[in-house]
Amino acid sequence: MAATETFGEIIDGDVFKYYAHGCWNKSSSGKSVPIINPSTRKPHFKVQACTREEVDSVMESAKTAQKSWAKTPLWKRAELLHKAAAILKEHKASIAECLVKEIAKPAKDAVTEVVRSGDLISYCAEEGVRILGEGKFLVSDSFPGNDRTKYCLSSKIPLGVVLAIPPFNYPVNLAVSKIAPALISGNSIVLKPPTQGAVAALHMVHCFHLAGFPQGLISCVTGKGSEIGDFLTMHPGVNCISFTGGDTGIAISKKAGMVPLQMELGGKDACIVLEDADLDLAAANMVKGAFSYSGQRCTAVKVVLVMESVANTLVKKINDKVAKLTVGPPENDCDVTPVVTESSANFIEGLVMDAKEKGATFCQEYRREGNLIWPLLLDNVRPDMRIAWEEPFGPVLPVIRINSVEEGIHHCNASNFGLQGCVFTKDINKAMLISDAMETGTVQINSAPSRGPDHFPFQVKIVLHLPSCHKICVGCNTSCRTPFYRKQIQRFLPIKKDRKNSSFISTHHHELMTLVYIHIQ
Ligand SMILES: NC(=O)C1=CN([C@@H]2O[C@H](COP(=O)(O)OP(=O)(O)OC[C@H]3O[C@@H](n4cnc5c(N)ncnc54)[C@H](OP(=O)(O)O)[C@@H]3O)[C@@H](O)[C@H]2O)C=CC1
Ligand SMILES: O=C(O)[C@H](O)COP(=O)(O)O
Repeated sequence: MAATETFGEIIDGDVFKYYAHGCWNKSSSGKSVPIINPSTRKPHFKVQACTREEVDSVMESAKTAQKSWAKTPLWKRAELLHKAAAILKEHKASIAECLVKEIAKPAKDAVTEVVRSGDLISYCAEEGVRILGEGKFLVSDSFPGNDRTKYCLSSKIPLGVVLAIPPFNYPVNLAVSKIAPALISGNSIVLKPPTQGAVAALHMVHCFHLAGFPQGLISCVTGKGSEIGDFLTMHPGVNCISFTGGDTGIAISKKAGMVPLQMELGGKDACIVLEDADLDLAAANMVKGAFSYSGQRCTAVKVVLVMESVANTLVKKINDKVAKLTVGPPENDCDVTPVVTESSANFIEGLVMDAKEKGATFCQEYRREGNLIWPLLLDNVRPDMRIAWEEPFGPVLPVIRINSVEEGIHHCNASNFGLQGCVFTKDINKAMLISDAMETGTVQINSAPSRGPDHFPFQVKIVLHLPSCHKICVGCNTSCRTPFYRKQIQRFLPIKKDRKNSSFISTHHHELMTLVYIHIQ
């Protein structure tokens, strides 16, 4: 059991409690939800199955607590966040242990997730005091037909109760990336953690509890998304939903009603490799990008589009590196570990078998034991194969051979998941033109897709990787392509293509605070 002395109060017998009204509680349902260890496929932890009445009560507390929190001085809010960050980092080992057991995250990566989360909390606190400390002053005569007869003062105000729903693959980091910006800007938080990853999230919430946040401001309700999810997302007490995950996000957007939505959904991150690319660099990035955490990252490389003339060489280089990957339990810090659930492994297998039937070239023999799938490179993948379009969220990398750059761009843009993409070439002019043509939230030049560092905007950017390892981030999400505007449009117009450019629905985490303005005249 992961509960050390510090975390003793968060567990009752063998069931972890849920967090509400500033303390740890048992659900009146008397029911629990098992969390299956992906490696052993046996129940490892249990969490409370919260009831609707408990959700109602949490929403009520969150509403009350938010009112006074919004009046708490910014510097005090920041101080508490810094404290929570320090406590979280102090307990990185216990929390990482949960991640290893619940989601089979390799041990080192699990520690990194916690540390990175602590840093992100502190960063949000620091940024928050600056961004929220500023307002705007407008005069009326800058608009045609007006004299200087009106003044407008605007500042940012909180939304109210933010419902945060992160996915299993970063249950701590993608929770704090919602919690910290929401709290610094004066909102309260109701967290519904993913079932796989819930115990790590509860430990993280305890760090906020220990930091001394006011009662009711932060709550964490547990239970299966399929059971309490709709009740939460359609709850009238919710003023904003910040969601990261898969298709569930689309369903939520149709049900949620008139609340701002912050959606980070799937990705079929395409990697275009040109003839002049540094193929060693490309291969190294493909392997890291596609197989780290067994491909269970929204930013994992999910399809390689390589020019035919260099395809054989690139495939060989990738294969040589795949052969060196370690496969096994997360405790041993293996590169490839069991995928999160049996159904996930079955889904991945379905994609692999479809590719086999349709004639893809298997560079390795397909091998699976339980939830553990060995890394697999599929060459000569064609557009009629499911793997060309669907997101395996597993250690399988399809390679499509292309005869022109346009063909690669066309495939990338025809995808429903335009989260990130990358291009490998030594020609910076071509790189910029291709980046511009790729309809993805982010394009990395000469590097695999990735989210971090966590203060970079997560969309509408080009990240240029210089040979000296410097990174340059070009662009930011203040343009009219930002989800802030798109989201407004999506709230009132029919969505034409549900999943097209799903990343554009996503937003830079810190923008949560800029959604509402008040105008005093
Ligand atoms: N764009 C981005 O930034 C990222 C996107 N992702 C995407 O997430 C997916 C993998 O994550 P995964 O956790 O499997 O995604 P899911 O969409 O299955 O689940 C995400 C969260 O939604 C909850 N949930 C399930 N049903 C409902 C419901 N009806 N109402 C409300 N919440 C519900 C889940 O809870 P429970 O676990 O209890 O079912 C979980 O907390 C991939 O598609 C990946 O690309 C992942 C990371 C980042
Ligand atoms: O959840 C994900 O998959 C992430 O947002 C990707 O983050 P990473 O690129 O840092 O792994």
